[in-house]
Amino acid sequence: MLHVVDHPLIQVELTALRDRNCPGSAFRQHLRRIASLMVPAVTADFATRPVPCETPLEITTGVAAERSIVLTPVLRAGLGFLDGFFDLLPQASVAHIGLARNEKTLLPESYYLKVPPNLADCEVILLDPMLATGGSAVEALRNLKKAGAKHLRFVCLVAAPEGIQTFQDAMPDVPIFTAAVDRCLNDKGYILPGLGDAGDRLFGTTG
Ligand SMILES: O=P(O)(O)OC[C@H]1O[C@H](OP(=O)(O)OP(=O)(O)O)[C@H](O)[C@@H]1O
Ligand SMILES: O=c1cc[nH]c(=O)[nH]1
Ligand SMILES: [Mg+2]
Repeated sequence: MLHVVDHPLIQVELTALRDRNCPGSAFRQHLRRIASLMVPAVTADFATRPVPCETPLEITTGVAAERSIVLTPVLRAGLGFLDGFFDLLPQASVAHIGLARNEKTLLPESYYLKVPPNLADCEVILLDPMLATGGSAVEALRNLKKAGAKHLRFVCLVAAPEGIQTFQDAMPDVPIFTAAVDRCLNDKGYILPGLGDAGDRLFGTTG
């Protein structure tokens, strides 16, 4: 249930984005392109159903997506993935989940949740570039399941082994798609080598 999406185009963009000198404008562009490049792998097993299709010459059979898609960014850093997913999935709806990690306890604190109706019938794609301790992703998935979601998957950019373990222990039914598995966490819960604080780099809030 762990898919490492390591296409060379993604790895080149990721290298540029990790660079401490990458400015916010370029960081956002790299993240958006990586998100788009991940979409085919993330959606490869989505169910389709046959539908009739009339070409200018005859009637044939095409396919339609079986379920609607709900993109679910975890605020704030998940927003950096949203436009890249929208570029290829323009018909998707969006759920928002507000979570911030308490810097002392490293536990996620929930501050917002807004989901579309009929979540149970949708493919719900949780988006957050960083899987560090795993606390935020697990909390987000708990909230989505409470709201009725049944078909879930999680997409991140960089995952720490510690976070993958915690995630898989708590949510064995939810597949993870990541562009990289990094080495470990430091004593402040940051991913090494990582890319620093994704939300701060995206939105220019570094102190
Ligand atoms: O796996 P975890 O240890 O829970 O850490 C990962 C979380 O930390 C970051 O968010 P942060 O709390 O910094 O909020 P922000 O995006 O608003 O900066 C990141 O975007 C994840 O949501
Ligand atoms: O390395 C990390 C860990 C958590 N959140 C981030 O943005 N970066
Ligand atoms: Mg942050």
